[in-house]
Amino acid sequence: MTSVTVRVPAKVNLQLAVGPLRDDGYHDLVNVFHAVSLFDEVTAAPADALSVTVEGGSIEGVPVNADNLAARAALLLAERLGVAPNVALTIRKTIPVAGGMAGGSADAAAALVACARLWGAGDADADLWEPAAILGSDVPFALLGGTALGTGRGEVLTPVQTAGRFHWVFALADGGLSTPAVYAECDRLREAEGWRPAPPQASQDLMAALAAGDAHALGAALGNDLQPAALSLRPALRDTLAAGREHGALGALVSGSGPTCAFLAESADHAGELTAALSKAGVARSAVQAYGPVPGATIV
Ligand SMILES: C[C@](O)(CO)[C@H](O)COP(=O)(O)OP(=O)(O)OC[C@H]1O[C@@H](n2ccc(N)nc2=O)[C@H](O)[C@@H]1O
Ligand SMILES: Nc1ncnc2c1ncn2[C@@H]1O[C@H](COP(=O)(O)OP(=O)(O)OP(=O)(O)O)[C@@H](O)[C@H]1O
Repeated sequence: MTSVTVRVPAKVNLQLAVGPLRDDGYHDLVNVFHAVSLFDEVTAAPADALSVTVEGGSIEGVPVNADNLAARAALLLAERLGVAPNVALTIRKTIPVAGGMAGGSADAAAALVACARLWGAGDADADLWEPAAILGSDVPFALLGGTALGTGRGEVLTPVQTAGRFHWVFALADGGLSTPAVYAECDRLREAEGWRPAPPQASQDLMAALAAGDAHALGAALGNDLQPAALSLRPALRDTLAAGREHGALGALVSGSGPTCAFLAESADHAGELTAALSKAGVARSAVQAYGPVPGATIV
């Protein structure tokens, strides 16, 4: 068997409604995932032992041992298939690291798909959902792609119908934010205000905007309950969000746990202008243009 390469997208959360802290340390969510055209690639090649190589521009902090989520995915799948985890994984990263765009989760999903093919698990797609959810709350969505409603801790997925293509700009920050730290800050802020969240509900305005392909309505309906926590931990992101709004973004929000900020544009041309304006404003490490929805982890 020769090597297998899988392309996998980043996500932005169009709605992230966070319920109370559960006894198991997770939060019940209403999490509307949207896959966008920033991709990592994972290649799985036959080898004598497990190895991980990471390539790309900003890969600081990405482990090159068994702690890498792609390696954990390979180890888990090998155990379930009863094969030796002998695979050389090469990860080409474009998705920002610790950026709130589920880069590590994407690599885990890609490694599951690549290793399943490499190890001759056949059309084992259905069997990948369970290991995906074990690896992380965002991993099943990286397999699925498109736009989907996530409930539970985000791992129970229902595809969402959308029309057309939405144009995005992402402002990448220097340094990442830890997802558990952002959830903990969210709980702390709520407790300080004496606020107990109700069970989260999907926004009907958001669903209608997606079904109609209406970017203006979508911009108005975007929401992220983790945003106050991300802004509390990284106050400079307020300036980033304000700069996007000043340049006509239809919606501006922190992506997931941050610190990447996401801006919805009217068109591809508008996204290009917004990318240039944000780069010039000096409110981000860099700004990149993308569109969504795009498919989940796919063999190339
Ligand atoms: C912020 C999001 O990216 C939005 O899609 C996800 O909720 C995070 O998903 P993830 O990175 O795959 O998270 P996991 O690896 O499952 O969990 C990491 C940590 O995040 C917190 N966590 C995660 C998901 C969830 N529904 N509630 C949580 O409180 C917990 O502290 C958990 O220990
Ligand atoms: N393949 C991987 N790519 C990136 N980070 C990884 C990977 N494997 C493990 N990690 C570790 O996970 C941490 C979080 O990385 P990741 O890029 O997935 O964050 P994130 O995009 O904010 O996650 P999410 O949006 O799912 O909460 C990194 O700082 C790194 O230590």
